[in-house]
Amino acid sequence: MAILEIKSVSKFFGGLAANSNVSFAVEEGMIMGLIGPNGAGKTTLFNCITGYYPPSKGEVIFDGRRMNGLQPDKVCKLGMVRTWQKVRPLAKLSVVDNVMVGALARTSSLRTAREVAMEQLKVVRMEHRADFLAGGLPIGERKKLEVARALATQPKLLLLDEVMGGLNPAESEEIIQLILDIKQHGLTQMVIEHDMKAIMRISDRIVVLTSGEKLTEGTPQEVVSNQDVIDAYLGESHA
Ligand SMILES: Nc1ncnc2c1ncn2[C@@H]1O[C@H](COP(=O)(O)OP(=O)(O)OP(=O)(O)O)[C@@H](O)[C@H]1O
Repeated sequence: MAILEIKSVSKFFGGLAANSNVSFAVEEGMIMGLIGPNGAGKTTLFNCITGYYPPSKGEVIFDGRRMNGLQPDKVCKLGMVRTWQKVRPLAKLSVVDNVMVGALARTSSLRTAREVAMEQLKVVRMEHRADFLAGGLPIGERKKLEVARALATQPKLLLLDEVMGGLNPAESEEIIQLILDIKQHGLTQMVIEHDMKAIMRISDRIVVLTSGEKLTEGTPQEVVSNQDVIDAYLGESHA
C-alpha cells in the first residue's frame, strides 16, 4: 500500500518551476531514493511534502489524507518528519534535550519525552553523549543527532535530506547501516543523497529529478542503466 502519493506536484517561485508536475508513490516499508543534479528541486519537493511550502499545484496524499496547506507541526503529528541538509542543533542544550524536543511532539510529559529520547539515542548509538552540549558535537554526530530527533517524533515516514553530506567514508557507512536498521524496524524512508554508491545500496526504488521534472523512476539498476539519467546526471563515468 502507498503511504505517500505525490500527484502532479508543482512549485513555482515567480517564473521558476522548482518542481513541475511531479508524480510518484512511496510504498509502506520501502526506501525511496530521490536524486538529481544541484538545483533539480529535491529539497523543494521535501518542503512541499512536509508542509514547509504549500505546493502551487497538485496533491500530497499521506496515509490516505490530503496534506496540502497543513503546517509542518501538524504534518509531523500525522507522522511525517524530515531532517535538514544543514543541521542546526540547539547548541546550548544537551544532546538528550535536543532529542526531547522531537519527542515532545507526541507527549507533554517530560519524563516520557526523556525516555523516548534515550531510546532513540541508543538507536543512533549516541547514548554516551546524552549530557554533552549539542554545539560541541562533530559533524558526524550532529547528523546522527538530527536523525534521533526526527525518530523521537515517532514518524511513519522519515525523510532524510543529504544526511551523508560532508561525512567521511566511515561516518557515511555508519549512516548507511543506520538507515538499513531503521528499515528493518519497518519505518518507511525517503532519502535525498548525492552519493550514488550509497543511494544504490539503500534504495528499493529511485526517483530522478532534473530541472524540477521527474526524469524517470525505477529500481537502482534500472535507473543507473537509463540513458537519459546517464546523459543528464551520471555522466560517462557511470555509463
Ligand atoms: N525559497 C526559494 N525561493 C526562490 N527560489 C528557490 C527557493 N528554494 C529553491 N529555489 C530554487 O528552486 C530550484 C530548486 O532548488 P532545490 O534546493 O529544491 O534543489 P536541490 O535539487 O535540492 O539542489 P541541491 O542538490 O543543490 O540541494 C533552484 O533553482 C533554487 O534556486
